[in-house]
Amino acid sequence: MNHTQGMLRDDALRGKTIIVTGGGTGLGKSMATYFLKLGANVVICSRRKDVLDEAALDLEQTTGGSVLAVACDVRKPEQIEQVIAEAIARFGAVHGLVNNSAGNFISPTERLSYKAIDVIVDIVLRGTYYFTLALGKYWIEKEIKGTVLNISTTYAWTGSGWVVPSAMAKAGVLAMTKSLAFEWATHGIRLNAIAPGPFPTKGAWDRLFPAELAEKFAFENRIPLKRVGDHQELANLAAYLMSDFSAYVTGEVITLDGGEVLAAGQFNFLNEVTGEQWDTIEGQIKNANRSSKKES
Ligand SMILES: CCCCCCC/C=C/C(=O)SCCNC(=O)CCNC(=O)[C@H](O)C(C)(C)COP(=O)(O)OP(=O)(O)OC[C@H]1O[C@@H](n2cnc3c(N)ncnc32)[C@H](O)[C@@H]1OP(=O)(O)O
Ligand SMILES: NC(=O)C1=CN([C@@H]2O[C@H](COP(=O)(O)OP(=O)(O)OC[C@H]3O[C@@H](n4cnc5c(N)ncnc54)[C@H](OP(=O)(O)O)[C@@H]3O)[C@@H](O)[C@H]2O)C=CC1
Repeated sequence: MNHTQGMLRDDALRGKTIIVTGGGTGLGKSMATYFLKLGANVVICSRRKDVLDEAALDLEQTTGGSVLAVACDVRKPEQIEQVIAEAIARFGAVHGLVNNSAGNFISPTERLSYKAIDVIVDIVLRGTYYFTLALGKYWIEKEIKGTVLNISTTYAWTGSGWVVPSAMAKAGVLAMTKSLAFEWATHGIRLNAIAPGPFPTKGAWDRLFPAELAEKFAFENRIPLKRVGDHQELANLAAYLMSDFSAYVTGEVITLDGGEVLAAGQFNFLNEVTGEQWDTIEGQIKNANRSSKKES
């Protein structure tokens, strides 16, 4: 057994229909793959229908599951309602939503136009609350105990320069996750979030980690566990949170980042100290202890 293997038992998601926004690429496609392997019906949606159709074919061929691909810009409520209507028409009901669609790019904030900020915030925050609201209304009316999983980031709470629109939007998504988890618990609706560290995808790497930077900053040096994430690791956690095995978990944000977010620890610079230096330091501290005992 290792971290690149599926974790849940066969059929863990059988009978569920799950919508994955941005499910035609990157992490969305990896989550969709594992949900299908576990027996779920999956609906993938995003703006580019050609990308979705190709992904749907590939997903069905590799998993044998049922996939519906619907073009949808998550900034448009009427398109979201169309996805939900088509999903219900095809599979009878919808039980889960993964808000995974995002837009992002690195830039000094003072270089951004108003539109550049709007485009990121609208995809990430507006898209997430539009989709969640549309499904929440349907679930409450039909008395379905639906589950929402939001894909966030660790800088939603640490903050981060050079991705300010994304940080603002992802922070709003976390506030919604916790707030609605309480409010809709009465309907049996659960909301959780995952904050991933670096998981290589073309979408993220092209816009956040272009070649110029990749040569200078290796993740292996920054991440305590010395590697990037494997997509199956994220899919495992996502499948658990979408399954009934996590029925008592709501309003939670789970970090999956090899310890990257812990880098702010005040004494973490001691990582550089060698064993020999520790011998000297230990001696110095013990001397200081002895001196203070004599003085007292
Ligand atoms: C590598 C480590 C990972 C660590 C964790 C990171 C956590 C988060 C990760 C992610 O979110 S990864 C997801 C990445 N995937 C995507 O972004 C996919 C979808 N994105 C897109 O389709 C596009 O990037 C976009 C967001 C829609 C922007 O594309 P485009 O420029 O074509 O859109 P427009 O609507 O035409 O323009 C909007 C506006 O933005 C300005 N702009 C675009 N790029 C830049 C830039 N690099 N610097 C400054 N401004 C930029 C563009 O000029 C437009 O503004 P105006 O000029 O019209 O005012
Ligand atoms: N990869 C990483 O290291 C990390 C990723 N994340 C998060 O993981 C998620 C997936 O990212 P990743 O797989 O890396 O990147 P991708 O670029 O592969 O995924 C983004 C998806 O969002 C879709 N999308 C963008 N705009 C819209 C829109 N207006 N309406 C509907 N769909 C849209 C894109 O499809 P289309 O262009 O067809 O619309 C694409 O499928 C994101 O939420 C991201 O913030 C968080 C931390 C780290």
